[in-house]
Amino acid sequence: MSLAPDLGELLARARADLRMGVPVVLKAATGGALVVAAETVSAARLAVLRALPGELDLAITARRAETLKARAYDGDLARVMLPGDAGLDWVQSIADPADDLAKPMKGPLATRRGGDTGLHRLAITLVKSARLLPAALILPLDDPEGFAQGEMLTVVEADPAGPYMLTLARLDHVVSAKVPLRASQNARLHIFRPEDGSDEHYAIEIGRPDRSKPVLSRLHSACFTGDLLGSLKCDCGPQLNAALAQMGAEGAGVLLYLNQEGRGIGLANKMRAYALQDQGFDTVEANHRLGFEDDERDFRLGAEILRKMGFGAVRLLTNNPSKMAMMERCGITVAERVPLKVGLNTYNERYLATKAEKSGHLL
Ligand SMILES: Nc1nc2c(ncn2[C@@H]2O[C@H](COP(=O)(O)OP(=O)(O)OP(=O)(O)O)[C@@H](O)[C@H]2O)c(=O)[nH]1
Ligand SMILES: [Zn+2]
Repeated sequence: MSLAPDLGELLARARADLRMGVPVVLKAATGGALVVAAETVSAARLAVLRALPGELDLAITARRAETLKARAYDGDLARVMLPGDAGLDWVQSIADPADDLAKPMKGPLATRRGGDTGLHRLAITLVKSARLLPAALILPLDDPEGFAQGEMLTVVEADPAGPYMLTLARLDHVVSAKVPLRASQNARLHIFRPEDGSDEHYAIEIGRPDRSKPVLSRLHSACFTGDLLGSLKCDCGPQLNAALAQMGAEGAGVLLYLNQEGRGIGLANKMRAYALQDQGFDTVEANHRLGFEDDERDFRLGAEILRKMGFGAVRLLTNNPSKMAMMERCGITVAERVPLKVGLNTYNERYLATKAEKSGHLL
């Protein structure tokens, strides 16, 4: 046993580096690549990258490429070649759709075809998991380890990192304690901590639900604006309160509060999506223009927490049929769907209609 960080710990380090604008090194079977997030790279570091030998590309998702009218030859991603005079403004304008409408002429963008794209795909997965815009500058390296050592950069082994990032990290139950709530004085808050250094998730247990029967349950995704600020743009706050109230009234239930803000894209990106909605795009279009899928949440998390708490079956408070399907796929029986229709107002009418039309939510 050594004291050195393992793969999961190195990936957590890499996420922290990328959030600060520090490059990380991906090491492949032969060669490797230098990666830095388009959102956080500084002008000074970009200038250093540009001076290094090799072809510097900006990897973006096919979703973002579609908006930019750039050819995506690599399926789910595109490798945009940097024009000779491209500076930080150019990089940011490709990554960030904020000014797409104000300055529509970015192209024509030349994209690369052929060759291996495994490291580009991993780079996008990494910046997404760091809750940054899904765009990364990437430069091939012949001697990744030597380069990383010289610059004191984090090195991640690419081959095992891909599959590792697809598996759900182990969750540890850290602690629980009583927290009397307005909805029920008999409530207990549990804290779950993923082993991979990502965000903690919470479970609020109301009463002492019978583990042998389907439990009244809600998988609530964090919404800072709706849950805490009382934003009228969504229905999250009223849904949270109504779910707890129903569990209080029945005397038993479990509400999972999953830190998957903005359907998994993070609060900063959700605010970018809101800014695009102010320009007239709907909630799904806004996610796509940013380069994300409609829903980037990992529902295996919720299933795993329920299992850890001893629950195998739920009466699920939701209007989202794909949430039920996901639970079933993850081995949790959904004995019943309990509708949760609260909080409709003039500001969220269109949002809820879009979710019904495009994401299959039940009205
Ligand atoms: N990306 C993005 N996320 C949003 C937006 N509005 C709300 N959210 C997030 O969406 C999540 C809630 O998901 P919803 O789609 O409202 O509901 P659901 O969880 O799929 O389904 P229900 O169980 O019926 O509530 C929270 O994480 C919110 O932060 C938006 O316009 N864009
Ligand atoms: Zn919300």
